[in-house]
Amino acid sequence: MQRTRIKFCGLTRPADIEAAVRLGVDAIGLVFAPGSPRRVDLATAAALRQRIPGLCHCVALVMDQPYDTVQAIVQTVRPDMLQFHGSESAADCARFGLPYIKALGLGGEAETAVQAFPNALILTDSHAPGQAGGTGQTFDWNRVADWTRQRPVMLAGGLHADNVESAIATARPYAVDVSSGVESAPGIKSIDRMQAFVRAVQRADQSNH
Ligand SMILES: O=C(O)c1ccccc1NCC(=O)[C@H](O)[C@H](O)COP(=O)(O)O
Repeated sequence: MQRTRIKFCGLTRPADIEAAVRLGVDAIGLVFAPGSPRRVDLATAAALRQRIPGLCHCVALVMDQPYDTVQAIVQTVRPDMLQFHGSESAADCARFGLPYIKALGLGGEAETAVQAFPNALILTDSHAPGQAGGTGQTFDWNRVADWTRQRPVMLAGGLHADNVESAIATARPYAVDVSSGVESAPGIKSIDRMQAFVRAVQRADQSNH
């Protein structure tokens, strides 16, 4: 049975990471984007990273940040992969020598932009003018169903326990990513919501495959 991978993004507390790991998620995202309520500093991130065991990927999320800033994150935190959430080019993303996720907001140009990142795991997110990510807004999942037939895609944007089964049934993504949908407040994950989300994904996998 094909299993939909799960990434939880924007964790800021050791207890939330331990709960996510116990739930068996595949990846945990630490946010370094300026202005995010989920942003962690380098020292905090390095400590959080220690709580993520080897078979769960640690993802460092950055957004249009200078090379030296990202390099410092790579050197200090040692993430398994990077997630680029801004207007970075494929060359910008590739120069750290790590696997990477490229977020594309489902605005007007996403369909052409996806071709520019042949080596990325594409994350499809909502396009909310003036907001970068973690917005809790959904988009029409039918728009990415073609992409998911052609390459692995991580579906994100406004997912939560009550809509992720429908999202998986519609788009058949390789993975799903959630931040605000498993929170009680920005940056504060809810163990109950994380658990409900994982169970909903498991239900979707059982009924779709
Ligand atoms: O989480 C943030 O605050 C954030 C800030 C700037 C860029 C990206 C950010 N988050 C990205 C994500 O958490 C997810 O990849 C994605 O946007 C889904 O978020 P949500 O709709 O809250 O589930």
